[in-house]
Amino acid sequence: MRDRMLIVYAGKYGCTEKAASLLQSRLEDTEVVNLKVTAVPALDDYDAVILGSAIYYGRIRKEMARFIAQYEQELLSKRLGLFICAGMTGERAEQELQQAYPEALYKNAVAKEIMGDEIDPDQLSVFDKWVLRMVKGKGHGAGGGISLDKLERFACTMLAH
Ligand SMILES: Cc1cc2nc3c(=O)[nH]c(=O)nc-3n(C[C@H](O)[C@H](O)[C@H](O)COP(=O)(O)O)c2cc1C
Repeated sequence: MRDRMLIVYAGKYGCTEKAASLLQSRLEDTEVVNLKVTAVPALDDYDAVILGSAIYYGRIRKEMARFIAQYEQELLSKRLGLFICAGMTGERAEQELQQAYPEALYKNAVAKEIMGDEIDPDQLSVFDKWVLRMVKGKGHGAGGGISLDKLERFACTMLAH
């Protein structure tokens, strides 16, 4: 029997939600939980857990930070995948990924990925639009999109371990 997986995510404008749902479609028997709206089911029921968060001001969302603070020990006993959705790319994004989650979880994770970013500028508050422009530079408001290659690789790694 295939392992049961849980994807737990936290985002603000929909990119992380989309990445979580695309991942779910590539993994069998996988549930998805949005930390903003749903209570987390008992982790005992899952063999593998994937954590995904958007990065704002260099950090994961506070709902994710709270979740991790509560369940870090349990998470260490799972097959773990970590991803972020972030406007940064290259080395800066790698650094963000490394610093996003506690070191013990990062070291324990079998799959780690920066999935990219995708945001509808029309949805953003004036302030968030301004900050995003600082983060990404003018003209990159909508983001480069979720990388399906990275997403597929992440899903394969989760299934292979
Ligand atoms: C106000 C604001 C702050 C952001 N700060 C960062 C940041 O510090 N680093 C980064 O890589 N991306 C940053 N981003 C980009 C988001 O991480 C990216 O757009 C992501 O896809 C948003 O995911 P969500 O739609 O799930 O909220 C920021 C975006 C906004 C709107």
